[in-house]
Amino acid sequence: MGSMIATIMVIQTAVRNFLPPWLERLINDFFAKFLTSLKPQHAIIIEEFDNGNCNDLYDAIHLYLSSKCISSPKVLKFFKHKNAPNVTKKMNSDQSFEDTFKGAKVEWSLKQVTSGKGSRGQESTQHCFKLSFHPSNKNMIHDEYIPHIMEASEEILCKNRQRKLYTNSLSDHLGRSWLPIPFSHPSTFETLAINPVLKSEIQEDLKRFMDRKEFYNRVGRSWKRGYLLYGPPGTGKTSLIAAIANFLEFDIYDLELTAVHSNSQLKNLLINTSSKSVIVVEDIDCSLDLSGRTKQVVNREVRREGDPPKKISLSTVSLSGVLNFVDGLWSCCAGERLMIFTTNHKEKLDPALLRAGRMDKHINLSYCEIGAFKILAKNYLDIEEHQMIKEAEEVLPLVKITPADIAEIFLSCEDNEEMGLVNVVEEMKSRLSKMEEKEIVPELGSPQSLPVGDDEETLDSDETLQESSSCEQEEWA
Ligand SMILES: Nc1ncnc2c1ncn2[C@@H]1O[C@H](COP(=O)(O)OP(=O)(O)OP(=O)(O)O)[C@@H](O)[C@H]1O
Repeated sequence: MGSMIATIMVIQTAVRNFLPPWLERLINDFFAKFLTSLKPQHAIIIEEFDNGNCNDLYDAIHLYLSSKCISSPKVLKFFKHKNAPNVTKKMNSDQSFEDTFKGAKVEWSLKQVTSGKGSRGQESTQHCFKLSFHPSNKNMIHDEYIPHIMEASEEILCKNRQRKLYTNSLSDHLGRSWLPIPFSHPSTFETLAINPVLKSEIQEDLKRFMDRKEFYNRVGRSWKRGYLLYGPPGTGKTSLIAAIANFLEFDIYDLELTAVHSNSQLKNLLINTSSKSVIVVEDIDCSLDLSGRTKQVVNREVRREGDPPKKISLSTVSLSGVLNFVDGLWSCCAGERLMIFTTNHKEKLDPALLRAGRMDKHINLSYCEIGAFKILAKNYLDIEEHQMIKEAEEVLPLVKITPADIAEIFLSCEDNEEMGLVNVVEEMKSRLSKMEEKEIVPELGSPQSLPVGDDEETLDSDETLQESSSCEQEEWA
């Protein structure tokens, strides 16, 4: 026995010292294969492509193993896609990795295989995973382990996902329906200066929407929700959209209706959106003439407040096309989706577009009131209590000033916070005295009541909330 062990050790040392590493690996592989051939094993092969089509399961396994096998194989591949947040790590070919699932041991190996000749006669190669396991675990592997890998890979994808903003206005030249751009807008519900009651109502509504997949199925509705954001320019409609997308961690599809040529192109765009997305149509009243269901629009001149007029392109998109886009049969072709339309003039929109089921929630973003003012002062100046805030509280209900106007003044006084407050109050007082000169003084005491005479909405925040909830009742009725 002693001499046998001594001989083995001498041979082992000789092998280590004199054999080149590649020959040593070959011998090790041979013995490993010999030993595995003694064990009864079942195997599943997962190829990278099937008839030229990508295999989703192969990609899922790649992701799953990347997250697990980092410490095991000797050689790993590292790479980073353009704009991807993290480095991706992958197993190199001709290596194996052991995993354990519910007490059962399985072995994964990655191989490169030749899969026949390509169209030009050259040999095409592809990778494949081989999963080996004991025959007694066959059912568990098929019914539980593989679904477990799919689920785990989806979770990893969600974690590593770089959210995207898709636009259709630049995509035409590239022959694609949507052009994706990495999306990272800093607006959140914390930075958003709107009435705090309205803010938490919107957050609650979004949470409820996300949690109600079963409910939507049960009542036979597609899992989507429509918001109409309306109010004067600079009151935070775009900021709210970004905050919602950040809150839900959804992608945004920014639909430029003037770049859509026909109802069928509109349908095509809708089909090419994915689930977990917010579809946005900004300034819907400026995009198209939506006054008649089948009316088509040809080279209409459009003008948005503050912007120079622009000619829109030849388009045959009609109101009925847009209505179908919002809640036609095609609108339920993907999972959860939020559609948000914005306008400065709600009264110009066709009632058909506004009804519950299409625009489930109407959100009025009006001029700045004290709750929103305090949020701006806190965010921009880091001031929560100040005599000037009390003064602002008195003047605010009497003037029309947008959060954008206030933010701009605060921004210009970055180094002198108090000066920011003083300047804003001065600006408000000067607006007030101009209004008094014109003898247009609104009623005192109502925080968001506005001077009469303009065609803007005069809903105060309570009315906004009431309106939202009556919309809800209509919806559930
Ligand atoms: N409610 C708000 N809270 C925080 N910031 C705001 C708010 N409203 C406006 N702002 C600031 O003003 C700028 C313009 O706001 P935003 O684009 O969201 O307004 P809007 O209502 O969408 O305007 P428009 O109708 O002209 O598109 C933003 O960059 C943001 O910094």
